[in-house]
Amino acid sequence: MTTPETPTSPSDAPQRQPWEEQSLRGRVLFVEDSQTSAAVTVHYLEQFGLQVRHVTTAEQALEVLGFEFDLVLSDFFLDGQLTGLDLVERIRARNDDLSLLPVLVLTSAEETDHRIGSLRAGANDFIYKPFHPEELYARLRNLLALRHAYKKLYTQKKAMERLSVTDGLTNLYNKRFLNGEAPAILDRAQRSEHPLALLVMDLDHFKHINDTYGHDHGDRTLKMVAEALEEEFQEVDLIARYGGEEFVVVLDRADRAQAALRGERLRQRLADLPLDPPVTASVGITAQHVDEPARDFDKLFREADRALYGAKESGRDRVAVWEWTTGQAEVRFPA
Ligand SMILES: Nc1nc2c(ncn2[C@@H]2O[C@H](COP(=O)(O)OP(=O)(O)OP(=O)(O)O)[C@@H](O)[C@H]2O)c(=O)[nH]1
Repeated sequence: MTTPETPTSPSDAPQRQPWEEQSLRGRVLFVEDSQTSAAVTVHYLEQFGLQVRHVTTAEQALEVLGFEFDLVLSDFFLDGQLTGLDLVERIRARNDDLSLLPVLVLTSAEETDHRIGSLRAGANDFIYKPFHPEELYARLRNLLALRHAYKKLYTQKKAMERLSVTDGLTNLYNKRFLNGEAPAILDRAQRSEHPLALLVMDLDHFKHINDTYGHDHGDRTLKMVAEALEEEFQEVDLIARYGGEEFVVVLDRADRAQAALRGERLRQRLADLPLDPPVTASVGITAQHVDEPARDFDKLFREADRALYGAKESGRDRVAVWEWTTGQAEVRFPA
C-alpha cells in the first residue's frame, strides 16, 4: 500500500540535479572579475564536484596556469589589460601541452563578435550569462571528457615511448636509446669542455652459464646484474643493455682514471653478487678528455670495445682502459 508521501509517478519524484547523479572530476582555473558573479559560479562549480582556483584577471591566470588544471573557464571582459580572447590566444600560442587545455568562455547573448573571435582564437565552447546551471554542467562535462581522454592518450603515449627505449628483461635503456642520446651528451661535454668516459661491460662465459643452468637462470642473472649496475651508477643518467650480456654506461664528467676506478668497483660488485655460480665480467673503458682531439660517439665506442677485448684476451674478469696516447688497451685491474 502506498502512503500519501510516497511518489506515485515519476513527475512526483523530487528532481535530482544531473551533478547529483554524476559529479565531475577536475581542476578548473576560473577567471572572473565580478565578485558577485564569481561567488555564484564558484558555488555551482563546487557543487558539480570540481576543484576551483579563482583569479580576477587574464594576467593572473597566465601566471598561475599549470599542468594541474584540466580546464579554463573565463569571462570575456576582465579587469586588467587582457580580455578573455587574449587569454585564449596566449594559451593556444604556448609551445607546451598546456596549449591544448580546453577553454570555455562566458559571454553575454549580444556579444556575437566576441563569441566568434574567441572561437576563432581557439576557445572550445562558450556559454551565455546568466547561465542555466544545467547548461554549464553539460558544457563542462563535455569538455572534461575531452580532457580526460587526452590525458589517457598522453599517459599511453608516454608508456609506449618508454617501452620503445627500454629493454624488456632488465628495464635498462636499450641500444637504440643509447645510440640516440649518447652523441648529444658527448657533444655537450665537448662544448662545455668537460671530460666524458664510456664503460662497456660484458659478462664472462655467459654461454656456459646458460648452457649449464638454463636460460631462465641466465635471465635472472642478467636482471641481478642490471640492478647492480643501477645501484653502482645511481647518479648516472645513461645505463644501457647494449645486447645479450653486454652493458654500456656513459659517465659524463668522468676522466679515464676515475672511470677505471668505477669500473673496478663494478667488477668487484658483480663478483660478490649472491649468485650460484658466481659471475665475473670484463670491462673496457675509454674517455674523451678536453685536451684530446674530439672523437665522435662511434669512435669512442670502438675504443671502449677494443679495451673490452683486451680485458677478455688477458684472461677475463679484468678492467682495461683504452689509452689515447699509445693507441692500446691496458689492463688496470686487478692490480
Ligand atoms: N638467458 C639469456 N641469455 C642470453 C640473452 N641474450 C643473449 N644471451 C646469451 O648470452 C650468450 C653469449 O655468449 P657469447 O657471446 O659466446 O659470450 P660468452 O659466453 O659470455 O663468452 P665471453 O664473452 O667470450 O666471455 C649466448 O649463449 C646467448 O644466447 C638473454 O636475454 N637471456
